[in-house]
Amino acid sequence: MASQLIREWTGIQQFPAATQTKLLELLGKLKQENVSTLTILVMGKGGIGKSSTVNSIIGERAVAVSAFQSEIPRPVMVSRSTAGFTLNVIDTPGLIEGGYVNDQTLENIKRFLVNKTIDILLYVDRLDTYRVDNLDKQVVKAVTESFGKEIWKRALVVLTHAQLLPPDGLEYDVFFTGRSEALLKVVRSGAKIKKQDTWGDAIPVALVENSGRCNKNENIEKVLPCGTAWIPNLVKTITEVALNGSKPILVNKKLIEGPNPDRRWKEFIPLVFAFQYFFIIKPLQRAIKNDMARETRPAWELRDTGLSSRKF
Ligand SMILES: Nc1nc2c(ncn2[C@@H]2O[C@H](COP(=O)(O)OP(=O)(O)OP(=O)(O)O)[C@@H](O)[C@H]2O)c(=O)[nH]1
Repeated sequence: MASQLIREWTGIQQFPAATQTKLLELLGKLKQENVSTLTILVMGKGGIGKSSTVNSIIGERAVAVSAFQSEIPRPVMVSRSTAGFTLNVIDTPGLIEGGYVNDQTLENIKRFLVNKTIDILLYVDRLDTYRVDNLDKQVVKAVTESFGKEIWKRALVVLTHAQLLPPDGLEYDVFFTGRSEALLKVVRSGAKIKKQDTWGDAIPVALVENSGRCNKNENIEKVLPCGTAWIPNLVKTITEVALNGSKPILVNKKLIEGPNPDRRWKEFIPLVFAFQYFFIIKPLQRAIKNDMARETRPAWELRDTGLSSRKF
């Protein structure tokens, strides 16, 4: 991380005064708890607003945003520093290509993260999508297999395009609850979070509206349809996750390479042989022997061996 260029976080001054005050308060809270660096990993499918969210958090156009799939499938880290606090945000390319998780993209992300510590995972999707499907599960599985189930203790689900009019006259809150519950269910099942892992029920969901047409309040802060200023709210949720007592994820070679597939199950080979010998070969030999002992031999065989008492 030392090799990364850490620039002064000037973008923070672009926020309305009310937002700046809240953000500096939250950063102060983190510093009070001895957290002076936060590394946020942003992941999800393609074209759902990951890069736009990175730019919204930083307060400047730090990474390229495109309506089309980004052409260079490589992660980018943006580092900004203010008042003794460093924020690193890692934007990653969309994981899905042609209906599948792109293994090469995932590999690039993993390599990029070696020796870095992930404090927060922003798992991004859109609010204005009405279904979850197998692809969502595949993405969650890929993230889990790469960084371990524990990463979800440091995660929040971020839903972009939050300034929507729900379909079928549904109330906003009802729609939001339905969409987040559906996604969280996929996260819990894709990450194999068990029912008894109660932390799985506490993964927070934060709403984001990156569009320039986002409504504003009297303090010129961008607000959600419910009136909440979403940038301070997102950073507040990030702060809560950062301070929830779980461990940040250190990405080392062992974590991303996992157990060597060539060595997997090798220690069980002698056991398999022993099992075969004692429970298959031995009983078979015994059965054959018994069978031979019980066999009534034909008369000609007894005659040839001279065992017959019959006279011909
Ligand atoms: N209305 C609206 N548009 C958004 C929002 N977030 C992103 N967009 C638009 O969605 C498109 C894709 O946004 P990106 O931020 O590039 O999405 P991405 O997930 O980083 O895309 P990839 O890099 O291809 O994976 C762009 O045209 C953005 O302007 C949002 O919250 N609301």
